[in-house]
Amino acid sequence: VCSVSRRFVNVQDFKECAKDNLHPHAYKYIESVFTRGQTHDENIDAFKTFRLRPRHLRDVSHIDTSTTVQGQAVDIPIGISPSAFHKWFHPEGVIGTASGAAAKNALMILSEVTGTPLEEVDRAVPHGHRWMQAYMVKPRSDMLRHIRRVEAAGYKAIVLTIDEVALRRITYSNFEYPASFDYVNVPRPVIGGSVGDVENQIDTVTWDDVDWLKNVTRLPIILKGILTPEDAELAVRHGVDGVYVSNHGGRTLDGTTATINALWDVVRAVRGRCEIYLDGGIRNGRDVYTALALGAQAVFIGRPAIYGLATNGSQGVQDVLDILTNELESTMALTGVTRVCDISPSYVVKQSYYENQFPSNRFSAKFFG
Ligand SMILES: Cc1cc2nc3c(=O)[nH]c(=O)nc-3n(C[C@H](O)[C@H](O)[C@H](O)COP(=O)(O)O)c2cc1C
Ligand SMILES: CCCCCCC(=O)C(=O)O
Repeated sequence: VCSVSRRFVNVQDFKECAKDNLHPHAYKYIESVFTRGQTHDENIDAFKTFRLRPRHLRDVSHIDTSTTVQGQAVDIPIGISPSAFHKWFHPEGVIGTASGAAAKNALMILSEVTGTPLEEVDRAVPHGHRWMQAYMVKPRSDMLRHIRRVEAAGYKAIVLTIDEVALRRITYSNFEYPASFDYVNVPRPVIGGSVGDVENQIDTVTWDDVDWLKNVTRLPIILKGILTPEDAELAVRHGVDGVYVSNHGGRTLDGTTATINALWDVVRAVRGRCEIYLDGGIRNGRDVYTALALGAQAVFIGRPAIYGLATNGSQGVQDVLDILTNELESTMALTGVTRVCDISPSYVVKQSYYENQFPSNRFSAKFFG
């Protein structure tokens, strides 16, 4: 079992500790990907194809990582993606994750597939910024009752997951879900149920449902799982408040592009008409910086937050956020940017840009060879 007294310097350290601490089934579930896992790997690797363009000789003695998300002030542009079964990873469960996020004044999205009632999370961590993730459930009367519950508990936005249509991806990797779990935050709660009890509730979701949601609640609606400029344009036309670029960490459809590669097209389609967020493959502060430079208002972390939780509960989540924040601050200072809103596309470029600048091999052989 991993010792929390050892020194943790990056997200990978937390991943290794989480692996040591967790039951193999739980770790396998966290790491699971759809089919070959190409999208999962590319989410991480694509960040490495960008290069920074530092600007020097500026006063960077004070770095400010604060920003706003849907009008809420947060200290860092890094939030926690919704993820399921936190009680399986640490006894503190989602309350640990929520208090780790709140300690950093960061945003957390609570997954519907969690074992602590959403009201209890709010009572235990009243000062946290929280949005609620939701799947579309039919009949709509059940969905409406659920939305009212989320509103009453003070959640500040609904994040509709759109990339798990009728859970068509259930055949991904051979892991096992917990045999019995209290699914207390789904529209039709099930105590001591199996995952099938939840899968049965999740319906296919259409633009018509998005219109319906926009009509029945004043909470901002954010669509999680957008990957194309076409859907981003439609999202804006349907009045959504946020477009969340995500491929579910490569756990749903394998073969889509990395989220960081999809971001720029989405940003150009949205043209500032709503906020854009991104998750998938963020493993250090430079990745955060790259996504912000390309137009994300904030980024979210899925597995890294779970590694923190599994390592040391709430403190582990806070530590992961601290490491990412320190790395972001250093990247900002060393590229000459002091505020999050000033991180612009001019600070990043694809590595291929530099390769294209060089003379051809024949030319270089002649002159430098
Ligand atoms: C263990 C696990 C459980 C997840 N559960 C949910 C969920 O309940 N709802 C959801 O919308 N996304 C879920 N996701 C996807 C994350 O919200 C997020 O999109 C993804 O993890 C981001 O990629 P990253 O892990 O590389 O940061 C889950 C991801 C993981 C790893
Ligand atoms: C319907 C229960 C399945 C939980 C799925 C959680 C999830 O999205 C994941 O990626 O895992």
